[in-house]
Amino acid sequence: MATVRKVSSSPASAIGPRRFPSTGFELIDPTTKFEEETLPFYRKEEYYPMQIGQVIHGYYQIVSKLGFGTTSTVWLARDLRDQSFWAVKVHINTLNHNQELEIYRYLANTPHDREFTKAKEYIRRLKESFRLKGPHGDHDVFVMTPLALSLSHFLGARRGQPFHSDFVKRALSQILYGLVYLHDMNVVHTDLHLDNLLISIKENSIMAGVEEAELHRPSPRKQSDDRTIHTSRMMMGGGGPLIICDLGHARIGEKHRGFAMPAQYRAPEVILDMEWGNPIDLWSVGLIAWDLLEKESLFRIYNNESQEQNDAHHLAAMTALLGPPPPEFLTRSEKTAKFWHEDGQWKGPVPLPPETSFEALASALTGEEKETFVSLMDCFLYWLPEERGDAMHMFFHPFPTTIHSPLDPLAGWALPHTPWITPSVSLYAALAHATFTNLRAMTGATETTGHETSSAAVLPSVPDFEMLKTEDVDSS
Ligand SMILES: Nc1ncnc2c1ncn2[C@@H]1O[C@H](COP(=O)(O)OP(=O)(O)OP(=O)(O)O)[C@@H](O)[C@H]1O
Repeated sequence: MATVRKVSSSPASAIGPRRFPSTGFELIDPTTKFEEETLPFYRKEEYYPMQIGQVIHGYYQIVSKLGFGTTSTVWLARDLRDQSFWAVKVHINTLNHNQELEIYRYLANTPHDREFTKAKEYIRRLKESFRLKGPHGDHDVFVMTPLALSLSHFLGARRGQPFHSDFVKRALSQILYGLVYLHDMNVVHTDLHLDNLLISIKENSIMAGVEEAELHRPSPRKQSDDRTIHTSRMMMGGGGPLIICDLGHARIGEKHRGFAMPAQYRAPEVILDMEWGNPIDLWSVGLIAWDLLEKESLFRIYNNESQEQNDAHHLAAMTALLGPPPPEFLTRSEKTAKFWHEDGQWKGPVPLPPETSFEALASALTGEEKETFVSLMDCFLYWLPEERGDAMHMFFHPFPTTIHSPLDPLAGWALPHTPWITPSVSLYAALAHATFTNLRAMTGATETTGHETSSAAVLPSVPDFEMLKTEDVDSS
């Protein structure tokens, strides 16, 4: 059940729809492309012509705009029945099949033997959904918990200045924790990137503040005969945990084929048309961790005229960084013959960049912390998908576990073996955070380290974004 957000100062039944100003806002030049209009495939008849102040579904009054995407606009709404605030995602009217709704229904209706109460909190929740009649067709509407800015906006507000490693470790823990749930439920997200990772809001007053701002300082908008395009307002402050959003491209099942993933974070098995599964999400998470910590991305978006040239540059950059793919990988798709000889040597069609390594490229950290980060990247970015660390393994990797205790919040889950003990991961770094009893339950190990009780007692139990409050955010 999603949290109900109340405005504490208002008697629950006393507030009807509020009257929002019809003047006093800046009017955007009607010839300028604005908000969703700037999207490459924008067709205005597909988007619902929402107005701030409008009441939909009988009780959700729209109080501000929060964002837009290729399939929706997202609004802050007040539930007039109990004065709680919700994010309302209004989809375009041409979605023949709403994949995100299918995933939510699947997650809600699929019984599972593990208790995921805590892990579910790291996935954007759906409170209810309904259809909204528009002038050009019906729109699916989702009612969801309102969230603050995305990691991409946060990074932008910092003018691209990367985050402190503690922040990255927390982010990583939270993303991986959410993925443990999705992957255990057999759902591959496929679209993990900084725009789809939103920071949750801990203080309800922020939403009331956004509504007040819209009442007293209405946001700029563009008006035409049949619609108003409103400006999105970002909700900032009171940062809670990170939430994985947008299940619109998620897939159910273990094995899939076909094109998927955002270009920059695309895994090699997808580029090469191989069968793929949930390890593609781990590839993306590795690159996300890198992008949060380092100034220069490992792979860029290659904007050549042909997709084949883009793929060639992308695969060449991977080869220069990871070394040649193993023979087993090369046999999985006929496409590999375009890029590598049978022994894994690069053959084109673009030149191979100079050989490099995570060690050489990672510049944000030093000493042991850098070594652990490099080992983390080694586990995430591996040619063979089945040899990449899975979400659970990576949650227990020593890089994020210097921030959270590996046994909390996953405490009580018996691991079948000791997956986090790989050649690149120090056994003692992992053992140092475990209580002996839980360690034995998890791994069957009987070795003691001497660190057990003290480390378990001092480590923070729930990783969160408390530190956001003290980060130097410049939104100007
Ligand atoms: N729960 C929420 N609270 C606050 N803002 C939100 C919320 N959900 C989405 N947004 C904002 O709306 C934007 C669009 O949301 P979302 O990514 O779900 O839409 P979409 O149409 O599926 O996007 P795309 O398909 O282009 O990735 C987000 O980038 C974010 O800025």
